[in-house]
Amino acid sequence: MIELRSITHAYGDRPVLHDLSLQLAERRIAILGGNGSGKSTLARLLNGLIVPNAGNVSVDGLDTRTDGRAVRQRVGFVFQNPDTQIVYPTVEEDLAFGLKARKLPKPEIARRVSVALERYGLDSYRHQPAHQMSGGEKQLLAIAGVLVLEPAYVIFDEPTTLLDLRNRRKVVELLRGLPQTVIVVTHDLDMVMDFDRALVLEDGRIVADGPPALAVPAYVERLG
Ligand SMILES: Nc1ncnc2c1ncn2[C@@H]1O[C@H](COP(=O)(O)OP(=O)(O)OP(=O)(O)O)[C@@H](O)[C@H]1O
Repeated sequence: MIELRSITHAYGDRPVLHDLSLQLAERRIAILGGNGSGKSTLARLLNGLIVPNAGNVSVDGLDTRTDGRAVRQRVGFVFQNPDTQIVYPTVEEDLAFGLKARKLPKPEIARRVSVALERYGLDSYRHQPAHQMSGGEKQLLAIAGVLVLEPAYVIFDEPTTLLDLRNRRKVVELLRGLPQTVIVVTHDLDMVMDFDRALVLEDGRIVADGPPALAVPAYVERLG
């Protein structure tokens, strides 16, 4: 479980999150809210990319402030822009990169890369330079690059924003099939209607929290 205790966060003198306390245990959780409401900041706190000014975030009892490395191994993070995430020239090398960094045995790396290439429909791109892929293909590669590390939790920051309808559907189905706890920051309300829980942020405060059937209409109403 991911737990936030009395989190407050500011960038310089601009407060962004105000005294948030949450327990995140459901399998699929959406984080909704208007632009600038603090969604990405909240998401980044969950795997220790950002450490809060005050309060604590823990993942299965590991504190992001003191056990950042162990937390990041447990919590994968998929950035909105796949170019932030893709590091290696070819698709195959990119998928192997994180596994090599974890010093997994070579046969295990080869096995996981092959499974990922097939599972995420990237097999025909295996030897292709990643920078030549389309935005949607890169997004799938970036997602695959995180999932190949088999994190227990996966955070997605606006995973469908850059995608056309077909790739959006692919990502939606991929998310649906993941066994992990998945936390998704998004403006794509349709995608989250079958999630277990939706949190709505407004000016750094939670203003709705519950099943999407209740939280999403509350959000739409507040947006006016
Ligand atoms: N690194 C930073 N330095 C200074 N201010 C920042 C930084 N990151 C975010 N902010 C500010 O904090 C506020 C919340 O930003 P955040 O990215 O968390 O919002 P968001 O809800 O994800 O927005 P969006 O839907 O537009 O992506 C915004 O006013 C933003 O300008």
